Amino acid sequence: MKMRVNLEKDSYDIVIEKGILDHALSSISSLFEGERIVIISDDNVYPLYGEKLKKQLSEKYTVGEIVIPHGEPSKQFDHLPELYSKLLAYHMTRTDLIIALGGGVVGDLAGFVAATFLRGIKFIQIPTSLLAQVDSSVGGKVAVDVPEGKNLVGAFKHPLLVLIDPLTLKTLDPHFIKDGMGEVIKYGCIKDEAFFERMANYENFDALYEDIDEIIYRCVDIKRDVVEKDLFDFGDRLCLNFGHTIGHAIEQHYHYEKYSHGEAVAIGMVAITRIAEEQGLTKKGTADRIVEVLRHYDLPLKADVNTKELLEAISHDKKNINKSFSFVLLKDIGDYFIHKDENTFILTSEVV
Ligand SMILES: NC(=O)c1ccc[n+]([C@@H]2O[C@H](COP(=O)([O-])OP(=O)(O)OC[C@H]3O[C@@H](n4cnc5c(N)ncnc54)[C@H](O)[C@@H]3O)[C@@H](O)[C@H]2O)c1
Ligand SMILES: O=C(O)C(=O)C[C@@H](O)[C@H](O)[C@H](O)COP(=O)(O)O
Ligand SMILES: [Zn+2]
Repeated sequence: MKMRVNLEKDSYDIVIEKGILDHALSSISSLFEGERIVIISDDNVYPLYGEKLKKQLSEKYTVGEIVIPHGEPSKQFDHLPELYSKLLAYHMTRTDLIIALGGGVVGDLAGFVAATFLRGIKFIQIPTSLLAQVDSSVGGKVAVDVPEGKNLVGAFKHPLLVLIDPLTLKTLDPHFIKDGMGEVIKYGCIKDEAFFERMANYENFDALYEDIDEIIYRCVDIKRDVVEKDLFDFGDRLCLNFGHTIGHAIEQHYHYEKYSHGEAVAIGMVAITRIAEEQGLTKKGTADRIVEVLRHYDLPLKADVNTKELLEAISHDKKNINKSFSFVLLKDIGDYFIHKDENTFILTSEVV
């Protein structure tokens, strides 16, 4: 399956195909005529897929690698100088290419490096986690974390190409399959009720995996459509942040140790929908419907923290502009709207 993201001079293809990683060279060489490639990956993914990829690409290019420790702490701003130094040690120039091979952490970090190194060099995404395949590899948001919060320093940097090989999900820890389902369910919540309902009906991962190409395609197609209309995130794109206002704050509150991103988003979607329901902004019963689907994937539904404790982190949310906080709420499943709130009035002292 193939889809084009139409962004004028920044347009690119997304290819979803089991086994595509084994023919990455032909896809990449048709787009990239430079000399050097550096693969940025993590210490879980590189041993599984990196060497094979490097061998293929070495037929045509000079290839190096930078392998970072896995996990969110590697996305800290502080780690950037080391990455730039390594690229300089490889003598990377402005016509060379970075490939992000890994989950969303690798994609966001490598993308930010590609956006800033030498004022920007070419970049390809090869996402290997479910979350990265359905969400983070598409749309061009790249970022790093700072002590005040998640993704607070970033850029829009579009890849030349996104190569999605669902076969890589076979080695992904089941925890991260469930985690990725947090974002998959988000797409249903904001844009597609039938898709949302379908997600509640898979018996196990094998059944889900049977349909995985189609599930990835549907998520990415929703994201493509939204991003094409509102690339810079001031309008329709905000919907992709459903569950993230509270989700990001929870991740940070627990120092990125207790909840992974999809889990925190799951908690955030339930919390904000319960609050909105109590205030008559969302159709009654919506939060329970979300809970039912999330429970199906053993995703957490609550964190033992009060919304007031999250306010500092929430105050840095990028959706807040012109003295107004913005929350993505649902009228109903599949139907979102943006609620502007000057005083975070919506955040009663509810336990999230
Ligand atoms: N840019 C965006 O639009 C966007 C969207 C959603 C999430 N994100 C970001 O993505 C990050 C989360 O991404 P993630 O959930 O992929 O986390 P991650 O990158 O930490 O990957 C999860 C774990 O799975 C391992 N892994 C990845 N692929 C594997 C494979 N095929 N086999 C074995 N192990 C594998 C990784 O090493 C890691 O331990 C967060 O930082 C989040 O903010 C960004
Ligand atoms: O692409 C988007 O837009 C999203 O909001 C997708 C989110 O799933 C993702 O977690 C994103 O990184 C959050 O963006 P941020 O602007 O809140 O940092
Ligand atoms: Zn997200």
